[in-house]
Amino acid sequence: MKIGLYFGSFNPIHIGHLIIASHVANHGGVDQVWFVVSPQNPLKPSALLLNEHQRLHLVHLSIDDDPRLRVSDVEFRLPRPSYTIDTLTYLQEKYPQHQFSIVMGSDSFSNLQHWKNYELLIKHYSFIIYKRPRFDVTPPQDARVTILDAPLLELSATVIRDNIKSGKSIHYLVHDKVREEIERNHYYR
Ligand SMILES: Nc1ncnc2c1ncn2[C@@H]1O[C@H](COP(=O)(O)OP(=O)(O)OP(=O)(O)O)[C@@H](O)[C@H]1O
Ligand SMILES: O=C(O)c1ccc[n+]([C@@H]2O[C@H](COP(=O)([O-])O)[C@@H](O)[C@H]2O)c1
Repeated sequence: MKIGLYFGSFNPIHIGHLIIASHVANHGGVDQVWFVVSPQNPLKPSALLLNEHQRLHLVHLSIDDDPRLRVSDVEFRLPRPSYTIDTLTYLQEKYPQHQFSIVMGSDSFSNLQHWKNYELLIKHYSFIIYKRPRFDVTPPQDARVTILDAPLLELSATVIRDNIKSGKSIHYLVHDKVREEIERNHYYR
């Protein structure tokens, strides 16, 4: 199968993430999109992170039983912080029958030179890039890149966390089941 891997902290997962995953599953030439929950992004502070098992559960709640979408906890068992090249090497060994592509926004792609072994990532894997405002995609010559015009939503997990902290609603910004779970457990207060 062709799998698009969508890496992130998902702290928490919001509808911006879900719109992208659904669009990639529909138009990105893959059979499935897997959300890969990173316990610790190498380029982000860990202080505000909800426990990774709780973040994973929120992703499960979001994707319901959509057969196009899956969630992976593979990085929970790998060294931290989570370097994407290491995760991909592991996944390719574990699932030799699958072909993996990396799903990312043009903002992240334009920052790729700061990632571990980024030349290897470009050499060995294809990319599905969705355009984000202010970031043009100019892939290196040897890169295998599909560029998508996905519907865009100016939303981030930071906005969700800030809303919760200041007592504002997160209705419509996350899946209802995610909102209920966050409220029941008093996450991000
Ligand atoms: N609204 C959005 N539309 C499209 N892509 C998004 C959106 N929000 C986040 N992404 C992308 O999804 C991936 C995973 O997101 P991540 O878990 O870092 O969430 P985030 O909303 O950017 O979080 P935070 O606000 O905590 O930094 C990243 O590549 C990020 O750029
Ligand atoms: O491998 C790296 O060097 C690397 C550097 C930055 C980010 N990543 C991964 O990219 C994913 C999304 O990161 P971000 O910063 O776009 O939210 C997250 O899962 C990180 O672990 C990976």
